[in-house]
Amino acid sequence: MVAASKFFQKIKNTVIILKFLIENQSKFRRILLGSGLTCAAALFLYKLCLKYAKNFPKSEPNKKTKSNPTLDKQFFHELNYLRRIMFPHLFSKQSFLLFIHTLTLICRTFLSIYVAKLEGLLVRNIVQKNFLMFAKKLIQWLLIAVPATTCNSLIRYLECKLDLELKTQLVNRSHKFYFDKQVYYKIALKQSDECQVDQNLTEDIDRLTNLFVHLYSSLTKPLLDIILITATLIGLAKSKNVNYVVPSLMALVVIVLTGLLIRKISPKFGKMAADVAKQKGYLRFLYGRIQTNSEEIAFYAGEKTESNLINKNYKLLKKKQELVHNNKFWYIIVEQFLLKYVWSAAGLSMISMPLLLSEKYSPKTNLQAEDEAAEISQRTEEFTMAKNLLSSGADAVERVMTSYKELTELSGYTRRVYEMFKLFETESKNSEQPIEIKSGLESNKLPKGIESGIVSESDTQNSIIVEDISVVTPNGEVIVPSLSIKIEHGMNLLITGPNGCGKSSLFRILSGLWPLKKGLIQRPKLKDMFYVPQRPYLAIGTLRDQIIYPDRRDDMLQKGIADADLMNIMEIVNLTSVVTREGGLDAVSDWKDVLSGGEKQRLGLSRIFYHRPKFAFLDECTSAISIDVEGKIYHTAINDYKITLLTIAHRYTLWQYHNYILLFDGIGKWRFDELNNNLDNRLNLKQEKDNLEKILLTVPTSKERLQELCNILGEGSIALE
Ligand SMILES: Nc1ncnc2c1ncn2[C@@H]1O[C@H](COP(=O)(O)OP(=O)(O)OP(=O)(O)O)[C@@H](O)[C@H]1O
Repeated sequence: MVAASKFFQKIKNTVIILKFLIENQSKFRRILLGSGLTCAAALFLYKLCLKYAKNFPKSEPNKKTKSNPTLDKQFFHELNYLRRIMFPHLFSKQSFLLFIHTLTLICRTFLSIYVAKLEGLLVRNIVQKNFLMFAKKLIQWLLIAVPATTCNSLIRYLECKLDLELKTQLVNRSHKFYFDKQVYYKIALKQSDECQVDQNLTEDIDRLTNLFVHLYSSLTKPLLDIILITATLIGLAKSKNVNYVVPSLMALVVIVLTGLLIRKISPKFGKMAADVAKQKGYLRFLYGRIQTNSEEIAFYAGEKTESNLINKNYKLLKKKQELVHNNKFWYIIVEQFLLKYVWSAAGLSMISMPLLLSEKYSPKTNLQAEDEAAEISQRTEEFTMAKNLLSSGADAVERVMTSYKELTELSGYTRRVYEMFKLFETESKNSEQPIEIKSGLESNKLPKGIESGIVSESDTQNSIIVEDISVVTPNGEVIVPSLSIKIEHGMNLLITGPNGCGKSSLFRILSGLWPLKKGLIQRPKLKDMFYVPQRPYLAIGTLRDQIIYPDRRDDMLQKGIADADLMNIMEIVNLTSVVTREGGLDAVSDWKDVLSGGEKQRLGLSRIFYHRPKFAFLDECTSAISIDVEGKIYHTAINDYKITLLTIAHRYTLWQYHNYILLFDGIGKWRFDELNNNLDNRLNLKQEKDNLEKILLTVPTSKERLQELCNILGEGSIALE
C-alpha cells in the first residue's frame, strides 16, 4: 500500500511538473517539448520491447548448413528469377494486368481522399445546420460510392486474375522443364524428403503467387496512400498556416521506431513457412505411398507400421505448425500494441496539436456569435477531414508494417519454388542428348575431349552396337566395367544372370534413362525401341488407351490404326474376353486394380504389337503369363511382326525363342554366345547344373543329421571321415 501510494505520488508530481512546464512555455517550445517527450517514450518502449524480444520464442535451430529464407540479397535474387518467369516481358498479359491493377489502386487512393474531404464537408454542414448543402453533399456521397465500390471489387478481381496468370506462368514453365529430357525420372531417382516436387508444383507455387499478389496490393496501395495523404495533410496545414513540421517529424519518428522494433522482434516466419511446407510435402508423399502399395501393405497387414510412421510425421507437422502459431500469438500482441495503440495516441496528438496550440484556433474574445459558429463549423470540418485522412494514412502504414510477416513467409515459398526450378534446370542440363548420325560412327572417330560415353542414334540404324561401355548406377557403382556386344536386327537375345548383376541396368542405359559414363552405343531412335517392364504402367483412361500408350486416340487414327486392329492384338495376347468383360475398348476403369497380374502383363505386351518397334526390351514381363500364351506372343512377335526381342528371363521356357545369350556372372564379367546350335544340349546342361546346385545346398544339413544319427546309433560313417 505504501509503495503504491508512493508510486501515485511520483506520477502526480511528474504531471504537475509537466503542466508547469507546458503552461510556462511559448507555443513553439510546447511543441518541441511534446515531440521530445514522444520520442523519449518511443525510445523507452523500443528498449523495453528489445528486452522482451530476447525472450521471444525462437524457431528450432537449423541443423542444415543451408541458409534460412529471410529478406536478404539472396531472397531478392530468387524473387527476381521467379519474376522473370511470371512477367516474361514488358508487354505481356501479366504486365498489362499488373498495370491495370496499379491504376485501379491509384484511383482508389484518390477516391479515399475525396471521400475524406466530403465527409468533412458533411459534418460542417451538420454543425452549420445547412440542410440544403448537407443534402447535396449526401447525394454526392452516394454517387461517389458507385465508382468507389466498383474500384474495390475490381481490385479484388484483378488480384485473383493476376494470381491465376502468374501461377499459370510458373506452372507452364515448371511442366516444360519437368517433362523435358525425362527430368521427372531423374528427379524420381534421387527422391528424398529434401526433394518434394509434387508439393512444390501444387501448394508451394499456389501460396507463392497468392502471397506475391496480395503483398503487391498491400504494399503498393498503402505506399501510394501514404504519399498522397501526407501531401494532402501538409497542403491542408499550409493553407491554414499551421505548423506541420513537428507533427510530421513526430509521425516519422514513431513510424521508424515501431518499424525497427517490429523487424527486430519478428520471428523467422520465412523459415517456419518453408519447414511447414516441407513437412506437409513429406506427409503427402507418405499417404501417396500407401495408396500405391495398398495391396502389398494389406497382405502383410502392415497397417500398424504405416500408421506409426504417418502419426509420427503428423506429430512433427503439428509441432511445426504450433511453433508458427505460438510465435504469431506473441508477435501479434506486440504488433497490435505498437501499430494500433501507440500510433493512435501519436495520431491524436498530431491532429489535436494544431487545434490546441495554433494561434489561428485560439479563442477570440471579440468575435460575433455568428462568426464564432462559422469558425467552429470550419474547425470541425478540418478536424474531421484531418482525422479521416490520418486514420487512412495510419491504416496504410499499418498495412505496410504487417506485411513484413507475409514478406518473410513469401521468402520461404520463394526459396522452395526457386530451388525446384534450379533442380529442374540442373537435371535438364545434365541430360546428355544422343548424337544424331546418318551413317555409322566408329570409336576411333569419336569426338575428342569428351569424357563421358557417347550415344548415337539414327533412323536407318538396324542394329544395337555396344562398344566397351561401363554399366554404372546413378550412385556411381560400377556393375559391369566393360561390355561390348552387337545385336543385329533378327538376333533375338536372351539376357540372364543372377539378381542385381545389371540386366535391367543395361536396358536403362540403352534407353537413355541412365547416363552412359564410358564407351559408345549406336542404336536406332527411341521410337524404334520399346521397353516392357515386369509391372507395366497402366495409364488413366480407356482400355484402348492402355494398348496404345503412350499414344492417344488421335495419334492412333493418324497412324491409320482402327479398333479392329486393336482387337486383333487383343486376340494375340488372349485378352478378348477382358475387352468383352469390361465393356469394350472405350471402357474406363482403374486398370491397376481391376486386372490380374497376368492380364496386366499381357496388356503391357500388347503395346509392342501396336507400336511395332524394331527392337523390344522385355524385362521379365511374362513371369505371370501361362507358358502357352507366352509362346504364342513370342512366336507372333518374332515371325509375324519381325520384332527383335531382347529378353531378360530366368525361365528356361523362353530360351527356345532366342538365338543368342548374354550371360552375366554377377561379378562384372559376361559371356555372349550363340544359342541356336546347342540349345538342347545347353538346356540339359543347365538343368543338370541346377539339380547339382540344389543337392549341394542341402549337404551341410545332411551332414549334421548324419552326425546326429551316428551319435544315436554309436556308429561311425565313411561320409564323415
Ligand atoms: N535407381 C538406382 N539407383 C542406384 N542403384 C540402382 C538403381 N537401380 C538399380 N540399382 C542397382 O544396380 C544394380 C543392378 O540392378 P538391376 O536392376 O540392373 O539388376 P538386375 O540384374 O535386373 O536384377 P534382377 O534380376 O533382380 O531384376 C543393383 O545392385 C541395384 O541395387
